[in-house]
Amino acid sequence: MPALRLEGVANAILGPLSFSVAEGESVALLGPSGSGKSTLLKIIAGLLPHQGRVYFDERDMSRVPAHRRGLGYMSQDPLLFPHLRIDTSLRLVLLFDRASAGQRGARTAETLHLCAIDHRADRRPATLSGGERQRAALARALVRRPRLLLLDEPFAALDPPTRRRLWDEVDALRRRLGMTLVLVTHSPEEAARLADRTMHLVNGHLV
Ligand SMILES: Nc1ncnc2c1ncn2[C@@H]1O[C@H](COP(=O)(O)OP(=O)(O)OP(=O)(O)O)[C@@H](O)[C@H]1O
Repeated sequence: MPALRLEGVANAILGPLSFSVAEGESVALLGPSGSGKSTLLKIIAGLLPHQGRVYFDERDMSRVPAHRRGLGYMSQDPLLFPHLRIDTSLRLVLLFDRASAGQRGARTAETLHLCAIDHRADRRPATLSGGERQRAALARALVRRPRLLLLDEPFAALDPPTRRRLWDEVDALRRRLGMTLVLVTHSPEEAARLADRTMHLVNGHLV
């Protein structure tokens, strides 16, 4: 049973697209700027209206709102709650998942450490650098240990050593937890490092 399946998904920019991603598989989405990669990720996340169907584990999610899809999503502009500390943002995700206070604290600390942003836990997003904000947003996408993880150019603002270290961390975590990953990237090296398979989007169509 595929972890993710799209059937005739289309909007003004995309498709119709039909494809499956197996449980635990990692897929990189490549393609020129403006080809619809971010749009496709937003549709899977439940953030854009569309035609066709999106299934998680063969369950039709098309009418399920984003916050009830249980996935991890990091957008291209790493949006974080502007008025909240970074650690509070992560705890809030776990509160939606009804985790206990103890679990919320422990999981938040562990994930901030994993993404090398624990030293900024008490900051608000506006006071972080672009790369720090990206690591904080990645931590927020990972904190619930989602079965399906959607990442939109998650490492673009990082220096090469940090990027390579985070590739290793994310890849290890994904394999350990059996997460399914859809990753948008412009880097063939990143795709080769993190993905089992690549898909190319051109003008809203898979080629
Ligand atoms: N809110 C919007 N309203 C109108 N058009 C939009 C909107 N968002 C995106 N588009 C258009 O949809 C197309 C696909 O955009 P999308 O962001 O999905 O591309 P992308 O492949 O992720 O590009 P990049 O690699 O530059 O991030 C573009 O032509 C863009 O201008």
